[in-house]
Amino acid sequence: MSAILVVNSGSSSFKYQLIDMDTEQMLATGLIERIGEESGRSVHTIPWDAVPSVDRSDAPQTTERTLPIPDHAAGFRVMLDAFESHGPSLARHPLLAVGHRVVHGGKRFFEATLVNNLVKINIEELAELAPLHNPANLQGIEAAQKAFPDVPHVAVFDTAFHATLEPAAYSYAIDDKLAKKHRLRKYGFHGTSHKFVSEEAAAFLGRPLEELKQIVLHLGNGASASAIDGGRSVETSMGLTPLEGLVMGTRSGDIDPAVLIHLHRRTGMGFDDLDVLLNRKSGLLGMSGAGDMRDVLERAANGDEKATAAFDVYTHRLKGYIGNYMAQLGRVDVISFTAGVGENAAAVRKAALSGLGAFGIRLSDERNEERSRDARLISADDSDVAVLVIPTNEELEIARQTLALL
Ligand SMILES: Nc1ncnc2c1ncn2[C@@H]1O[C@H](COP(=O)(O)OP(=O)(O)O)[C@@H](O)[C@H]1O
Ligand SMILES: CC(=O)OP(=O)(O)O
Ligand SMILES: [Mg+2]
Repeated sequence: MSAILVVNSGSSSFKYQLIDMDTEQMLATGLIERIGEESGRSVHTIPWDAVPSVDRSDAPQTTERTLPIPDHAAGFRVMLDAFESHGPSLARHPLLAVGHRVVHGGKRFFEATLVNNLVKINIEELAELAPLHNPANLQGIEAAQKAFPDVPHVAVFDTAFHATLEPAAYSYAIDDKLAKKHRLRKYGFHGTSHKFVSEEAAAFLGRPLEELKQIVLHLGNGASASAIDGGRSVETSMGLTPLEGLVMGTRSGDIDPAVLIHLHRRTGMGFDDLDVLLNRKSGLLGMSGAGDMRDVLERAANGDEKATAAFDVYTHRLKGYIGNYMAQLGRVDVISFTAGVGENAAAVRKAALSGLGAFGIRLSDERNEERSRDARLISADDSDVAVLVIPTNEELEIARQTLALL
């Protein structure tokens, strides 16, 4: 058997999956979080269907540990310990490669790339444009290279899928020379997810990808929308950095840039303060005090007005992007919701699509409220547009692209 380990590093956490590439069966998945805090946490899960039935009685499905995890290298050791103590044994599943999610590939990387020193320098340079993400991605790569020095490491970029945007979609209406000199343009992110989900949606509908006009709404901690025509990304809501577009957990999304100038002049806030304000203290968190959509929904249900306002801004913005992308595509066949909020928050889906009957979009309340981990249709039978919930699997897509490169 030949397995690929996929690593998705965040600023204070990382997620991993071990995937058997003969069957695409996930053999283990885990999360190492609160890296650098007083106490960190690790969760290691082996799905039942990956355990031979004779071993099931003594194979604990999920194991959790609480311990200080000072940095990503320490986190890596915690992951290796989990494989050693709870399986599956990495000796029995020798690694073909390690696939890494890297958020910003700039204009250098439009496809999966074998990691070498030059690639690492480029990823580091691009950290300027993705300060929450690229440094963590690089730490993950270095820790993994130390642990697995003899296997190839492959970087799969969030920006790659959006390389098909036309100039009219990716250009900012600013001084052309400045834009060229500083490579200022829309790059777009979550591409691995937008690609995976759009392909799953076509498969779910049993229709060729080439003939579908799709809108994909990736609503996680970071959130982005994309318009996909025949499998090619033609518009997306994130920009030069993962700050533009939709309202997110802690990021503002779209805002009049003059707000920054005004705040600077009025309060003396500097650029670092403004960066922190927009990337870490805005969005749902800034508006309501809670950055997690579950908390926002709970507070709103208990009559908290700020939480209700945050929910309204979030879903109003989302609806605006849906309308925008319907116009850009000229028609839409399928709208897919994905990631933590998109897959789980029925209230968000309902609010974002409310009142769109005249455009052929009709949700079935009953289907929308159903709880399931599977891909499913949530539009009504008389809806012209198919509305789907499609669980994303960035790790599997990264593993596929890693394998394809080898
Ligand atoms: N049952 C749920 N209802 C509403 N929101 C949820 C639910 N489960 C998870 N979420 C939201 O999903 C978001 C995280 O999504 P996820 O895709 O895991 O993010 P990321 O991969 O960017 O860390 C959080 O804001 C969380 O509140
Ligand atoms: C690009 C981005 O915003 O990623 P995430 O949603 O993982 O923060
Ligand atoms: Mg995510």
